[in-house]
Amino acid sequence: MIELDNIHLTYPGHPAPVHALRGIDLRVPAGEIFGVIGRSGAGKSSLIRVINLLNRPTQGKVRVNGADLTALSQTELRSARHQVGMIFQHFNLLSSRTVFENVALPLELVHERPDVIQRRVDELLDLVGLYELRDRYPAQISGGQKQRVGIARALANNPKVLLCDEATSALDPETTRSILALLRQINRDFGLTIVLITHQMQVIKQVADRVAVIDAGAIVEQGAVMEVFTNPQQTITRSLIDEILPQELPESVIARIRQLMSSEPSNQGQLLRLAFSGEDATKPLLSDVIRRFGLDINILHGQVDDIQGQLFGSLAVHARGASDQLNAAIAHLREAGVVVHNKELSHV
Ligand SMILES: Nc1ncnc2c1ncn2[C@@H]1O[C@H](COP(=O)(O)OP(=O)(O)OP(=O)(O)O)[C@@H](O)[C@H]1O
Repeated sequence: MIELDNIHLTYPGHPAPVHALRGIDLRVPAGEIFGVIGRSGAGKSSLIRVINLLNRPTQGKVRVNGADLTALSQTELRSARHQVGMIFQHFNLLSSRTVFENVALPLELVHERPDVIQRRVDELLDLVGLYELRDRYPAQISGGQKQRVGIARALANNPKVLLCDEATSALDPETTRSILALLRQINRDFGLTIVLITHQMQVIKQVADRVAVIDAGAIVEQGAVMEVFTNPQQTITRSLIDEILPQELPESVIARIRQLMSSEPSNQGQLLRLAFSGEDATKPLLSDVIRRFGLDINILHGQVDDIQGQLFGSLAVHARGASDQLNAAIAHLREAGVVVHNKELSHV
């Protein structure tokens, strides 16, 4: 559905040009919710605006639904853009127009008949739960309601793709949840492909099917959300996940490990960090390895969370036993789909 090939984007700037995107390759299949996450200045906004050519890349190709947008004339591009709706962090509503008139605007711009506009806007306002507020002005509604107007307006021309530029960053957590639930509903009901950019892992965790991590203008890691959460490869990804699911051991646990080391220096064993997902999170894997491999396992720290209805858990355990048995247990856990990172206790 969306294909970006070797996208580079350079802004003219003083004293030097800014190379904001550096060779981005992305594939977003139809019907997917694809999240791009990164820190401030990483290039997220630059990237999302390339997808509808609000930013024209300095180099590279942008294909949406098979059409190479970079090769279209201005008129062709205007019509291709109807397939791509967009919502914004600060909603971008016209303050002098009512809720109804804001949603009607894209239909007026393509000269739809007034009766068609009336019907379509009523339908959209119903979809986003704002029918009752159709005569209010933006100043008379809440942030979450404004974003609902933004969503209705973005859907007016029946796009195939919806781009969300930090769409929930100005909203509180509760309102964020309800907007993300609405996006998920639209994605399911209409098969709409959604690309969203965010700096919050919470948003990715709640709604995205797949995620790409952008850092200094390049995609450094991507994959299914559960896969990236259970086995992040890059430091930046770990630190972003850490904000909602701490990956670092708390100080109290490290103190406990030091205490174990000083009390039993001869049999230190290993510190195992285990990440489970889906069904694995509920299987009695630990009691199984204790039995099979005769290990002594002491749980130091753990947490279980939910990623879009799938369980996700992480555990830090202190494992002691014969070293061949310990290695066999680690291999067994890995075979069962658990991501295992192990360290000698003395190296913690
Ligand atoms: N119009 C512009 N002219 C010059 N430089 C720009 C322009 N827009 C963005 N940049 C620079 O490009 C880089 C990427 O910016 P971009 O806004 O895409 O990042 P971002 O990840 O969306 O950041 P944020 O989360 O803070 O909005 C930054 O170094 C930024 O300063």
